[in-house]
Amino acid sequence: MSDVSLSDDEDVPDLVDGIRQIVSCPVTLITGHLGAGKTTLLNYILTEQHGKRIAVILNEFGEGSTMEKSLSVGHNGKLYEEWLELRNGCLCCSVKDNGVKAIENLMEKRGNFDYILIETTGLADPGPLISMFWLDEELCSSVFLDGVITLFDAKNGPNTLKNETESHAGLVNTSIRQIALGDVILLNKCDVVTPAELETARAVIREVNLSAQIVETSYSKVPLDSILNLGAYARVNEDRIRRLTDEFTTLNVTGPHLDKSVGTVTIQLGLVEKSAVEKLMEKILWNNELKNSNGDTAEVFRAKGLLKINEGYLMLQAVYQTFSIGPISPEENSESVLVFIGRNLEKDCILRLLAEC
Ligand SMILES: Nc1nc2c(ncn2[C@@H]2O[C@H](COP(=O)(O)OP(=O)(O)OP(=O)(O)O)[C@@H](O)[C@H]2O)c(=O)[nH]1
Repeated sequence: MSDVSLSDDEDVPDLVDGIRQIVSCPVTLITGHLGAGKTTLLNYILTEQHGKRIAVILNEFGEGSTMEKSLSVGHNGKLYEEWLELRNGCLCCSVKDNGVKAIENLMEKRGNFDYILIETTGLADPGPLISMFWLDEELCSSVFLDGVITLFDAKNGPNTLKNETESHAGLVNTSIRQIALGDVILLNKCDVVTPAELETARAVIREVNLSAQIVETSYSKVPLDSILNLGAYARVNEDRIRRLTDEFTTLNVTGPHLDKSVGTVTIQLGLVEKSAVEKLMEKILWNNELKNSNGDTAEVFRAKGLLKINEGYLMLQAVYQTFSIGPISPEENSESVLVFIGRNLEKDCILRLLAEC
């Protein structure tokens, strides 16, 4: 079931000459394992962003009716109800276009939102929802994916991950995917951990994802500008590019190695050819041609990169099987950087495959 709450109930706030003006609205996905603090974060954002129009969608698994009833929190003590029309069960199981369309319909009816926050269940892989909201800019949708925030409980997270890893031997568990796909990871419940526990939790995250920003929080209290308006999937984002090129300094992290097969590989290159990187991504994402030195097939959950080409710069973004390479114009004179997060990844094997392309 997908619940939608609206944080405000103004009537037709954006009618101009009787025509609803739809402005593209950022979608933030909030994910993380059970009990990590996702709902606490939602409530915190609603309180802090008093006066903004925020749609909150709780994406829970469930047998589908054709129309999903919504209800719940709102703020200022008011309760708002809305309907999100989906053709089947829950948002992440809808066909891509239906899920986005349902939200666009809601905006047509209720006006624009400042933010749309989607909380996934602790048991969900956020991948399908990312694919749903990461749309071609050319489609001119009224929503766009702004970023993925992953909550991780500093106290219980490492054990949750360990138990999941042991009980899903051979499979990459959901908690690891949630960490891998996070643009910002809130290391939450810092109020109840020792410095050693905090260090362990940090290392567990870094084992999987070297590229996300980690913010330590208690009761999910975080400066909102570090989680909203991230532009993590935007083509032009100087801050992201700078962070990508800074990532080399954080390499060689050692930690408890819960799942040795999952990790981040960062590659720095000089000039590259767009067609070669395109071919590389097709071989990796679509044809399963990337293997590690044992011959095991690699799986990329997330990739990003800055590509220096003769004519300027391009940005690479990928989530599971979808990737895009589009032009950008960084201020600085950077080299090419590629970051891959996934399973069975080895730098030399990626470089060899790239050379073939
Ligand atoms: N001590 C402490 N407790 C916290 C913190 N953040 C959240 N909690 C508590 O942890 C419990 C779970 O928090 P929720 O926000 O419901 O977690 P969730 O991720 O939404 O949980 P699920 O919906 O079950 O996946 C609640 O009792 C919160 O009050 C924190 O930073 N410190």
